[in-house]
Amino acid sequence: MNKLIPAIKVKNLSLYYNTQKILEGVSMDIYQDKVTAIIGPSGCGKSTFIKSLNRMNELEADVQVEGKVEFYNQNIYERRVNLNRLRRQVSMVLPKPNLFPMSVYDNVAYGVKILGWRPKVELDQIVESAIKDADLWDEVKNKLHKSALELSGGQQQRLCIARALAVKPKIILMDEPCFGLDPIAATKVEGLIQSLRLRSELTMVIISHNLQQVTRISDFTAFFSTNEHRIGQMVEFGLTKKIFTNALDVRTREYVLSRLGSSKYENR
Ligand SMILES: Nc1ncnc2c1ncn2[C@@H]1O[C@H](COP(=O)(O)OP(=O)(O)OP(=O)(O)O)[C@@H](O)[C@H]1O
Repeated sequence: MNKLIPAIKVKNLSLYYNTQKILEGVSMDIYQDKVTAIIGPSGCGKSTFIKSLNRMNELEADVQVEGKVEFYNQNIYERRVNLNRLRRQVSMVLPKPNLFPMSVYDNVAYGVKILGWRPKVELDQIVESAIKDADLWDEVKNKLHKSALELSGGQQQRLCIARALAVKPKIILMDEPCFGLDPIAATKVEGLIQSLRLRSELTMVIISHNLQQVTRISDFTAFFSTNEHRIGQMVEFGLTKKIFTNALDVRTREYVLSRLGSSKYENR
């Protein structure tokens, strides 16, 4: 593997929602141009953690943090941080597609237009290239001016990824991007993540409960769980291959075994 460059360094992060402690003492690096998977049982704080990487959770609740999250060496919790800029550079794709009630084209162009005026030809190019990068062009090229909400669930999810790609983020956070999709649509979303990964130009952090999928699409894996006080912690972080074949912590091994089965574990 080439030299690893941390895009984000999480240092001893603890997070509270309305004074209730949700995460404690999380430290890990998220490497540039790699895919990092976040796995763990329901309620252990995976979504809370990834939302803390672009401060999205502040839109939902009163949040307090201790520790640091450094995005290319800048602590994103410093006062002078421009949150719009941060969320453009570290963008988020949610479990359910959250498209705007507007056309396919306008959904993708929306964030680009906010950044400033561009000639129509240039905007057209950006939109086309983002939709192509999201492996969706052939399916929507004749529907660009129809409502995005008429697309299938899987197409809508890939359009959300196109919309995120259009503003050229450095990192995309994906919270269960295949949630609720039928197997064919889920395979297409997974294929898209895989093709973005192979181009090695984008850092991705992906939450998934599908551990087989995690073994296929991620370079690194972090296993989260709750401690005896029901507070979320990161138990172990490492190369995906290592986490799935030779994890150091018994809790990681038990979780992987329970989700994948022993034969799978031993054969990997
Ligand atoms: N906006 C919020 N306000 C208050 N508490 C919240 C909020 N969002 C989540 N929590 C709490 O934080 C804890 C962690 O939730 P979170 O959604 O991060 O877990 P998760 O590991 O992503 O779960 P799942 O796998 O089920 O999606 C839970 O106890 C949850 O109730």
